[in-house]
Amino acid sequence: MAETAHQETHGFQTEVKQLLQLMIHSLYSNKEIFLRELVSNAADAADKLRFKALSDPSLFENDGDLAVKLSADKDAGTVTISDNGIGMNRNDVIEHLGTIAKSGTKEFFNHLSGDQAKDSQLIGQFGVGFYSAFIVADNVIVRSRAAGDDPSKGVEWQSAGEGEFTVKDIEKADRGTEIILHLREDEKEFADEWRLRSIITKYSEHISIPVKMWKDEVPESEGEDGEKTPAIPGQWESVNKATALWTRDKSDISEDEYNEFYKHISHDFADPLLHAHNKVEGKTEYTSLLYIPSKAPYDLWNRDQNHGLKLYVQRVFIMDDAEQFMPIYLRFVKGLLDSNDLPLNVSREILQDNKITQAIRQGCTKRVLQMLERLAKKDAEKYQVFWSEFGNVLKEGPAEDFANKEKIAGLLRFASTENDSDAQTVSLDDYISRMKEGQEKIYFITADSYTAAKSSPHLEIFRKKGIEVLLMSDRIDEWLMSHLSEYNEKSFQSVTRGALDLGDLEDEESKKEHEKAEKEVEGLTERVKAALGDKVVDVKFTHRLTNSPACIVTDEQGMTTQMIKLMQAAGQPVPEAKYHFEMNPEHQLVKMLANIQDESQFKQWADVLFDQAALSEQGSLKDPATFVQNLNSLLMTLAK
Ligand SMILES: Nc1ncnc2c1ncn2[C@@H]1O[C@H](COP(=O)(O)OP(=O)(O)OP(=O)(O)O)[C@@H](O)[C@H]1O
Repeated sequence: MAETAHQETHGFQTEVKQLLQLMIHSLYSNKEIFLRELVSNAADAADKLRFKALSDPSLFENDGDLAVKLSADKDAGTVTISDNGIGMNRNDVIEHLGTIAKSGTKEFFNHLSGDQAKDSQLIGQFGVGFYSAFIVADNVIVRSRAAGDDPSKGVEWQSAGEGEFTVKDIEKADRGTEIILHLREDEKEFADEWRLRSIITKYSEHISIPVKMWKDEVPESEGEDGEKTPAIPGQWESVNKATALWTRDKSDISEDEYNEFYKHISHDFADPLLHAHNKVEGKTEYTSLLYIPSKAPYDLWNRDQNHGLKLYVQRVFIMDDAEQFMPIYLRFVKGLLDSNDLPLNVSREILQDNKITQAIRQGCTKRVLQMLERLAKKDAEKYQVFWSEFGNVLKEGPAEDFANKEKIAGLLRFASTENDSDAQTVSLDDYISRMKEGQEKIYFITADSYTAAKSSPHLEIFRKKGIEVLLMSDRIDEWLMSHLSEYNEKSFQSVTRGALDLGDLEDEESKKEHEKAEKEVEGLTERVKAALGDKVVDVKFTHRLTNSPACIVTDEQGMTTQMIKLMQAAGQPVPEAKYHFEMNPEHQLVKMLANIQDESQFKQWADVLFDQAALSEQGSLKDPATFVQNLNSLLMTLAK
């Protein structure tokens, strides 16, 4: 019999099994989302059919009225969702409903903590899609037939969600997919028409095809005056407006609708942080609806992850993840684009180097930066939420997007010596507004950690003079600062690099004091240079220190210590760093050093001071044993 032909049992991919387990246990407070996910898939299937039918209209099989139908059978305890979209053949079903196609799935599961509350948050960002059916059902049957296939090529997929599924060939007259959920004993409430209607209204308002529910016949009735109202036959009735949300007027769209639409396209469970909906007219005409999520996805760090906008051309869905419309540093932006100018048969290759693409990309990039600028001005607290989730990605911007460098720089936030906290809250505008009279540069330091940055000896003179320094300790910061040379006509200056030139901030009186201190230990720099030999490029006095005896500084043109460390960690060849050794002539240890006559002891002291300075700059030493030996030997001499 054709009905049962070719039945096979397959195992779920390991990750699907994990997902099912986790989902059933962690989404109990959010069960109704299964409807959103299944209706969302049905709407996508309609979009895909429309797109394919552009080149082959026969796929409509004389039925171009695309819709989703929803029904329930209380007695049987079932809910059925059916669509007349693109449908699936046997191979599609095995491939799509037994595996998870997302990249990074394995890593995602490795990251789960086992703490259900936390994991359910994560799963929200991951998206559960079709598998959410098992939140409420203990038996799911999918009957599908691909558009354009013969009715005998139908397929039935069935699973109890416990590790395996079966597929068999069936006869299916109508194109599309029908999903029958056999509800779990304690989830039978969903088989109630009214319950379903109230949920589906919430989840389908933004869906661009009709979502229909069956309305029973209204029998003929007779008014008091004996006038008869004819019976209204039972019919499928649409529960949503079924117009593409982005084509509607902004003022007609509620916040809830925008949020639901976001969940539909992003598969995120949480509301977005903000959105911007714009119709652009003029040379290039398009509508964009852009969202910034409230949480970073689990794979944000992967620069190759799928990202980009959903692309529509004249309201026809063309493709997901059209990455050409968003720069990589804005890969967290979700949304869609509906162009009037691109051809319907546009492909990724055509998009690649296309003038219209470039114009839209520029427009969308500007829009996102503007959205963030406004948020930062209007709601600093909410902006901080954005910054802590996506700030490090935005920091890739200045290197990638030269034209918008200044705008992006204005959106950056840093920790600073102004606050006693590692929170990145200080903008460059804040910094500039606090600059001292005569201060020309924006000073910053990069280090391994906030604590290392904060306690660096290089900051001593800045603290003394009350000059603010930005404290940077994210891995990306070094990269960022190598692409950012100025902001608002003020240049950036690393406090660990090159000669310290405080310009007009240096006053006459302290200059005189410095000269006096240097005179007292005259000749010391030459002696130390002779003792340290090749270890240093040169030795000089500095007044950037107050509490420390000495520090090491890289060349103005050379790499910073932090950059050298990053390159070494990445396994890249790095030329040996050459340091300038700078001593504080006002420090007791330096004064003492100048008085040591014994040359071998002098060398030991010089080595210890140099190694100490290298230690606080680099966090480790090439030859720690010699340092410890030298130090102990000096301590013993002092103890005698
Ligand atoms: N109603 C449907 N009609 C046709 N194909 C479907 C239908 N539902 C699911 N599919 C197919 O199954 C695949 C897997 O669906 P699922 O909802 O699990 O993931 P997804 O939609 O690809 O991902 P996500 O839900 O995270 O976007 C879909 O990509 C689609 O190819």
